[in-house]
Amino acid sequence: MLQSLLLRASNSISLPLPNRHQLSPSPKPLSAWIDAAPSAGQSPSNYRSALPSLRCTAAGGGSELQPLQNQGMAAQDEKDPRIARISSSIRIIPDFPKKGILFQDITTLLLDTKAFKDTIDLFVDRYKGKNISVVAGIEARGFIFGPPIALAIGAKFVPLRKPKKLPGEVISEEYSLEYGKDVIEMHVGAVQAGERALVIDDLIATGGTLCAAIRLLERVGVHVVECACVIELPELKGRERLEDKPLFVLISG
Ligand SMILES: O=P(O)(O)OC[C@H]1O[C@H](OP(=O)(O)OP(=O)(O)O)[C@H](O)[C@@H]1O
Ligand SMILES: Nc1ncnc2[nH]cnc12
Repeated sequence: MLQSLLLRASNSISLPLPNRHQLSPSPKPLSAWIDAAPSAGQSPSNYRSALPSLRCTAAGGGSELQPLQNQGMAAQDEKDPRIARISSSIRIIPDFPKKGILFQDITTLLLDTKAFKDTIDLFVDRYKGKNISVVAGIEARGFIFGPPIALAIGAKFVPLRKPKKLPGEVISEEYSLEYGKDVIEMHVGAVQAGERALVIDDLIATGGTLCAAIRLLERVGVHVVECACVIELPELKGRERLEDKPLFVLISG
């Protein structure tokens, strides 16, 4: 089993490292990015290991969704082989966008059609039939996972964007990074008071981005049922910053 998982990881498609000069620098402070050393069992080809730290979790005092152990769905089992495949399809790029950072690159997950579909299916299994009318995706990588989930559960997709990207009237929410601030925006009229929303992003680190998204939606009377991410970096304690707002992640560590 160990061998087959490692084999799968090391056989994953290996792309050339991106040219960082083609990418705009992130406003995020260095400390907001994980810079932990690769874990034991880390794939030699820079992919996440399928073995350590696999968790499929939802936590938060206010969760109205069923606890995972009572859902009776294999998809929510931490031994679900889909989770291992998703984990091992995520590439880790050291020193991107800055030295010392281990960048969790979900673009390689998107190249693995099974891993990508399994990722969407796991979220859809959790949220279908939960009377969610809004999937709010956070720029940029929440725009990848949010729309297929929204279509599958019969919800609308609402983009939460970086400043000055949305053409219509917007409401904005500022949030603090360790050294500085950032803003996300939403179109006025995209959601109505009383709607039930899921907030989706690829990753939670410090939790500042998700907190701002929650505030933005709650300011206009939307009930945020849960936040969902593919990856959680627990060292950065973003889950604590969400306080009792439920957070569901496929991979933690
Ligand atoms: O939990 P936090 O500390 O707030 O960090 C998480 C956010 O950081 C990344 O986005 P980034 O800000 O790099 O923007 P991008 O997706 O547009 O590159 C990630 O996709 C999350 O949105
Ligand atoms: N280590 C990391 N990899 C990818 N996106 C991130 N956003 C914050 N930290 C990140």
